[in-house]
Amino acid sequence: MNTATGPASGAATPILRVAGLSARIAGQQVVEDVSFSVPATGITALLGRNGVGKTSTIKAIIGLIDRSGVVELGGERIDKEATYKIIKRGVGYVPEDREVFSKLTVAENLRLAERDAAPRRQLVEELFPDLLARSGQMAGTLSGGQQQMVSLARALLNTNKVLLVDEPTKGLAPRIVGEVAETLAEAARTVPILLVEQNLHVVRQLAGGAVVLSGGRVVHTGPARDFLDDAALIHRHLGVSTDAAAPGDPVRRGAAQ
Ligand SMILES: Nc1ncnc2c1ncn2[C@@H]1O[C@H](COP(=O)(O)OP(=O)(O)OP(=O)(O)O)[C@@H](O)[C@H]1O
Repeated sequence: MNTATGPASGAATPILRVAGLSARIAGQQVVEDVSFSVPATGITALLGRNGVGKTSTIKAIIGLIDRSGVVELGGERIDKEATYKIIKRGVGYVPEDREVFSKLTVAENLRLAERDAAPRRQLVEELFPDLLARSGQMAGTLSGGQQQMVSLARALLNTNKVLLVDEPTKGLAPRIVGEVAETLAEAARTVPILLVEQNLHVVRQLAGGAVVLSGGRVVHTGPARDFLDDAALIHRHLGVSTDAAAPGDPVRRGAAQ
């Protein structure tokens, strides 16, 4: 299954455009003159080795860290706006550490996330039947994969223009990686996604386009398949062998890295 069109494959207006984005954390330049676009459909992968600035790029887009440069949502500048306004405009954020309220139930976690007058509860119930069955369970007692589903469900309850999803399969067992990947594929039918993902099998399964970072800068953009099929590029920018990107079922191969 391949759910997306890549940055290089369509002329349609991107839903998200980043141009000359830079950001510093504690005096260190973590994002440097980053430019790329996210198409209005499908999944675009944001790739790179550990510490190259993927999370910082996402945080800079939504104003969680100080940034300069241009960020456009559907053609409108949002780079001067506060995070809560950017979220209200329709940028959904699924953070790396999931950030569920551990002392609240699943149902309470979901209710707190409802922003729209008509939250998409039916969609969430269809996508996450397991959460429905666990609605009274404390979120802190869920497995990592279940907490990831809560985090994704919270973002999908609202009608967003784009979702920024940061390493959703990190630390999950292979079978659960496959479930999360399937859920992301379903979610991408309703909203375009910028996905930070280290598991290249998941990237191959899901992403149409790829943006690759190194040292806070963009070093490659293009169709995800082209990148994943290029052993030299993968080795140079991710420091892994092509095995990590070979076609495979993430249900079985998800924890290969
Ligand atoms: N709160 C912080 N204080 C100081 N430095 C930070 C902080 N957060 C991130 N950094 C630094 O910023 C750089 C980019 O980090 P970032 O988390 O954006 O990378 P990443 O590509 O998402 O990494 P990973 O794949 O490991 O999650 C790293 O050098 C990191 O050490």
